[in-house]
Amino acid sequence: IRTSLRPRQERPALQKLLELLMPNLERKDPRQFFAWPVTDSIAPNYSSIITKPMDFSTMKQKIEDNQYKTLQEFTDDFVLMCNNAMTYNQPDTVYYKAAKRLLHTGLRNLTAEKVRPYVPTIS
Ligand SMILES: COc1ccc(Br)cc1-c1nc(N)nc2[nH]cnc12
Repeated sequence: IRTSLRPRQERPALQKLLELLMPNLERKDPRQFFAWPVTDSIAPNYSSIITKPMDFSTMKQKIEDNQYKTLQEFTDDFVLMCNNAMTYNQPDTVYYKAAKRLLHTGLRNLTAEKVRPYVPTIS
């Protein structure tokens, strides 16, 4: 039918968008350093140094629980996760380097034109 008559394409809810974005971000962490919470046995004193831990499994749970109301909140957790690794680990470690790379490549995805519409414009 004429496109002008077709009802406006239903925008997927933010939740569906985030579920679509997650695999793209997780693929950037092939060694799965960010798949699960960091434990003190893996990283000594981690829980006393990092006050707000974050990882992909927690982010996925928050998506399922519909806890993200904006793309910015989701992006903030992603940035927090990467910054935690760059806070606890020294710059010459694989973890620091993986986090730095994940942060930059991941942010490019999150700010790409195709997801911008979900960032409410300042009214
Ligand atoms: C879940 O974390 C890990 C899992 C397996 C292995 Br090997 C290392 C980590 C890990 N280790 C350190 N020091 N800092 C991190 N920041 C994010 N991951 C890590």
